[in-house]
Amino acid sequence: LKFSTSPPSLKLVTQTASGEAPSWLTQSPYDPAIIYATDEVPDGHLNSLVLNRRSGKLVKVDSISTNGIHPTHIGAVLDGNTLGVANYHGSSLFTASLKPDHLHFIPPGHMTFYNGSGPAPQQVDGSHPHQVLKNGNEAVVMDLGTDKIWRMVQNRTGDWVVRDHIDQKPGSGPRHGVIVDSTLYTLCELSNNLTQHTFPPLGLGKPKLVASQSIRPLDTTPDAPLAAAELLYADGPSALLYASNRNDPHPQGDAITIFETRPKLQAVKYVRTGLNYIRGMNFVGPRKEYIIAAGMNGGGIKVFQVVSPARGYLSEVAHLPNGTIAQPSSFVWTQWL
Ligand SMILES: O=C1O[C@H](COP(=O)(O)O)[C@@H](O)[C@H](O)[C@H]1O
Repeated sequence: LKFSTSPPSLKLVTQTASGEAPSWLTQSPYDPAIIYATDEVPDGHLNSLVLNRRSGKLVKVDSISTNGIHPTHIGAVLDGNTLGVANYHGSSLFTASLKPDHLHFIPPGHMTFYNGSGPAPQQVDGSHPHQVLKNGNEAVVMDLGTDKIWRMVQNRTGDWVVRDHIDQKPGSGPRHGVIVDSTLYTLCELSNNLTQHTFPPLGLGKPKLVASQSIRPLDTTPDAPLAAAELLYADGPSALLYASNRNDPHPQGDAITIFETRPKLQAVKYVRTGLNYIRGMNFVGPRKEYIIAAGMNGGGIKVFQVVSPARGYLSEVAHLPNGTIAQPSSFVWTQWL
């Protein structure tokens, strides 16, 4: 897609095949034109692609099995040239290092398996890692199935081992998080809560729960089966968190709940998007001036400009109609030359 700012517009440029059912995209920290994609299917794979900035064409380069079922997320860990993949139905973390070109995987990679389960129907069959975050040399894994956040380090033989963990409320389903200095914010899919923990370096004390807030819009029917999805953080004079939701029966579609983080975590706005079943949501622009989000089940793809609280925090500026792209599920942005 090409997003232009003046006047704001969103256009389909080209489509490229990337394995099967690609559901999460991550950019190389070395080169934003290098993109990694999961195949969220029973025979999970991790793919690398490279963007030609002049033509806008994407070319698939390499692929490696994640040895797991339905990989949902990729996080660049360690020096950024190792990728951690959450095998949601494989109860495992898969890690693979890349060759110096950041495009070719070094097979076969490493596996770590998690035990346990949770009380919710989606959790009783076991661990469901959903996201892998980098925290220095540590990999932080959100496990929606066991209600745990695993803190992992690599040992001398290259295997990833659990050093510590955080317990979330049983049945809450921690899904995605962001780490800001020594604070961890976690979005729990099943309870629709956003939690805040202190997050000291490993070995320097246990994380402590500071706050837990619902992201559920006040005008959503109380029994609606909402499922929290994505969490974004933008620093600035008022540091904000954007938490997206899915399955909202409200006539104006799913909402993005906006939180101020200072002086304390507090929901300040529910922005109705007109999108149905938001999974993918990300910042656009070098200073996070825009947010792109899509409804997998309707509403198309929209770009919202970040505006002042007085103007409602987010203002829709561009729209790609529903059906232009089938089931849009993840976004990354890079500058067009
Ligand atoms: O079956 C399920 O899978 C998803 C993972 O789906 P995704 O949209 O995040 O790719 C999970 O989050 C959901 O709770 C579960 O029922």
